[in-house]
Amino acid sequence: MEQTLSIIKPDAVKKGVIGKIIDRFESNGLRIAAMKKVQLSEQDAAEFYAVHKERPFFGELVEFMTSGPVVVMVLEGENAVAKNRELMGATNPKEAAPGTIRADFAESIDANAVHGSDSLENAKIEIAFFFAKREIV
Ligand SMILES: Nc1ncnc2c1ncn2[C@@H]1O[C@H](COP(=O)(O)OP(=O)(O)OP(=O)(O)O)[C@@H](O)[C@H]1O
Repeated sequence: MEQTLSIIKPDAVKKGVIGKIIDRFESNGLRIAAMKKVQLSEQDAAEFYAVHKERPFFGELVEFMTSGPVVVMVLEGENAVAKNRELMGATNPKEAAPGTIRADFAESIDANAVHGSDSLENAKIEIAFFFAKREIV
């Protein structure tokens, strides 16, 4: 079964909507195969988002992702990568379709509530970044 990585970002954790976001996944056929709450260091965030190193918002992104704890999960289900992206909605919450996680819980393009792997290949890399094999059950 396909797996993808999801992160509930610091803005959503601070708002107290962890449970509401997890409910979207579980109600839509995505099972939680692994989960933990972590405080990312600057080094963690920079390494995780290394693909965005040259983007103008990289510094802000690292600062934001380390501004408080995050909840990291492995979601499993049919077409999990695409399904999760669909449930999340567009990167900019103002452009996110009604009923998506970002439309309902995100404030802005930087504080946008959730991250989801954008391809199966990246999902594998991102899952291995956070979880040991024995933690995924
Ligand atoms: N213009 C911007 N200003 C500030 N932050 C941005 C901007 N564009 C993107 N970001 C941040 O960088 C993250 C990664 O950007 P990307 O374009 O890969 O979006 P995404 O794939 O929808 O998001 P994610 O990788 O978090 O799932 C976004 O989720 C957002 O938090």
